[in-house]
Amino acid sequence: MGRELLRLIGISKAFSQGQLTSQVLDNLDLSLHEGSQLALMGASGSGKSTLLNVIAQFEPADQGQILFDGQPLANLGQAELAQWRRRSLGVVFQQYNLLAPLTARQNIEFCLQLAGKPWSDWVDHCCQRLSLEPLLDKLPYQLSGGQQQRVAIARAIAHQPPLLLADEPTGNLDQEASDQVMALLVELGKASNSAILMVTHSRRAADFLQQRAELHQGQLHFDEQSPQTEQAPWRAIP
Ligand SMILES: Nc1ncnc2c1ncn2[C@@H]1O[C@H](COP(=O)(O)OP(=O)(O)OP(=O)(O)O)[C@@H](O)[C@H]1O
Repeated sequence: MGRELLRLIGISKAFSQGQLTSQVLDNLDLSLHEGSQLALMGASGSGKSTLLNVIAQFEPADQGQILFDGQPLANLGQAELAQWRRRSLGVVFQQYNLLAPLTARQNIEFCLQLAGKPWSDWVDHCCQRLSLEPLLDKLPYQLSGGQQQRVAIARAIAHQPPLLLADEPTGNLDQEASDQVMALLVELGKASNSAILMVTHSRRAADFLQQRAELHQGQLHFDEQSPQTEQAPWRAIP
């Protein structure tokens, strides 16, 4: 096992609306090592996106500590936090969040530049595996939802981030495209030793990854039956 990359200790997060308070994350612990892969499942509204937002520091936790590479993220100032996100994180948002005035290629290039990385053979490989080559010079509004989703995935993994946070990255894709995306994420893990934390409602997509956990009542429940990478269906894909 590689070194521990991400550690969450006692993370809690509640949202209040009027008199009602909903405890979405409740004293939650999590440890992710380099190269590890976790599919995060759970009912709609159980807090999966909130957990990704808290890890990426887009939302503050009410309580608890997050360590990245052993360092508390709470110690970072705004500029250091932005630098950490650019270099160490890849994020696939549920709503894609492509930059509207930029073509697909420019969206990918922009993230690469922020991370201080050049366009590489790996990026070409991602574009090929995601069937993006004919789409690279199109603007987001010229792309279908599934095509935008594939650009967003390429953008998130182009710089081979140590940690990928992906919120339903196959939610808008048919089964064949979804399998291709999952195979590519597994490849990312192997090529870059990236850790992957992926929210999904698809058991088929989850089965590509090493481990599954369900978020329920603010806590993670690990599935002991999680498949091992060696048995994952991506191996059957040519
Ligand atoms: N900014 C916010 N303000 C108030 N409530 C919020 C906020 N963000 C999330 N919530 C609430 O927190 C709960 C968890 O939301 P979250 O989006 O994390 O769930 P989820 O598991 O990702 O759901 P889904 O599978 O439907 O995407 C929901 O009840 C939601 O209404």
